[in-house]
Amino acid sequence: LNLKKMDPDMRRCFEYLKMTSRSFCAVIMALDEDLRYGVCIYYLVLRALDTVEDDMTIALDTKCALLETFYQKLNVVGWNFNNSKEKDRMVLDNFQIISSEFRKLSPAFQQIISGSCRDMGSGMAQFLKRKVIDSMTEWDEYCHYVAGLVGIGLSRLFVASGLEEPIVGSDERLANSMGLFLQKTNIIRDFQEDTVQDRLFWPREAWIKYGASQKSLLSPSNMHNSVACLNELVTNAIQHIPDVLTYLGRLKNQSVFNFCAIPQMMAIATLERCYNNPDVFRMNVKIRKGEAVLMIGNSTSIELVKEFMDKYCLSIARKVPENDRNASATRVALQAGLRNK
Ligand SMILES: CC(C)(C)CN1C(=O)[C@@H](CC(=O)N[C@@H](CC(=O)O)C(=O)O)O[C@H](c2cccc3ccccc23)c2cc(Cl)ccc21
Repeated sequence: LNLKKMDPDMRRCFEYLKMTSRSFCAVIMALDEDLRYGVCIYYLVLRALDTVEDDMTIALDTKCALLETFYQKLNVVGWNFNNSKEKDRMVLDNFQIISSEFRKLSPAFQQIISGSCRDMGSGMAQFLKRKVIDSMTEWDEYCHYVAGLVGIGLSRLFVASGLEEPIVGSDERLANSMGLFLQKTNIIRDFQEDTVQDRLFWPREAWIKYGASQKSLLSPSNMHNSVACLNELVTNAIQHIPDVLTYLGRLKNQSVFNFCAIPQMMAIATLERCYNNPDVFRMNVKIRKGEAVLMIGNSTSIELVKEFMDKYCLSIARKVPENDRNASATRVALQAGLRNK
């Protein structure tokens, strides 16, 4: 891809992409022509929305209003948001560059991206007012807003670009599962850093069986219960694996397949590291860069992806403690992931 040919504002958008997510930028740059620009802008717009949601220095009512109307800013020439303190604030400081490139996309792409932001912004505002995530159903609902909708939006972009068949965009349950698998993995992995910042993303219906509060899961004296709660949430997340494999199996375009498969591979490798691992309550459990590079190279076909999925599911199965109250549910969920050959 030569950045030379690109107009200066689009080139700046790829610079922002590189700054916000180095490794993933390369995967987006590898997408076929039209999709590359559409996904780059979509990613940056979502990063801007996420940066607003994460910014604890913005007053609640201001933040909710901004989230609910954010999609309209895509059509406000010159609009920026300079009050962010977040690390990714550059996408908000320079939002007018991103929105000017957004307005050059095809009407179909604009409609998909704008509609996705509208639904996501209102869902985020809804959950900001609720403060905690109560039931497992609410956990699915929250993850639908912040990640499931991304799967649905991306699937529509893949179809609108002509690179994937209509079923990829119409089967919203599978597209949603792609997002839920990634987001549930992030929430499980980020427990320690979120909890110390008073961000409560673990569903109350889960931790209430193992402790008085989400924070109480951090105490070393409660570690056996905390790990049991962790195992329960990992068991919940791996139930999305059959849908993920079905979705990936439908993709025809190689660049789209790689773009979709790589984050899913990172997620199953992360879940495998997190399962039954007390370190989740002490630090952010990251997969080793070497392992990630190996996976990126091997996420190019559904056969290879299934082999990787099987390897990680078997590794989790070997770690299931006999006395874990969810042991049988975990084994059943892993079997479903394996049987999807
Ligand atoms: C919350 C999230 C999972 C949706 C974030 N999300 C992803 O995690 C990125 C990966 C990413 O950003 N990796 C970063 C990790 C990080 O920054 O922590 C990296 O540096 O490797 O992938 C997803 C993503 C890619 C491909 C298909 C998807 C289907 C459904 C939902 C999301 C899908 C993503 C695609 C778009 Cl367009 C926008 C955001 C995302």
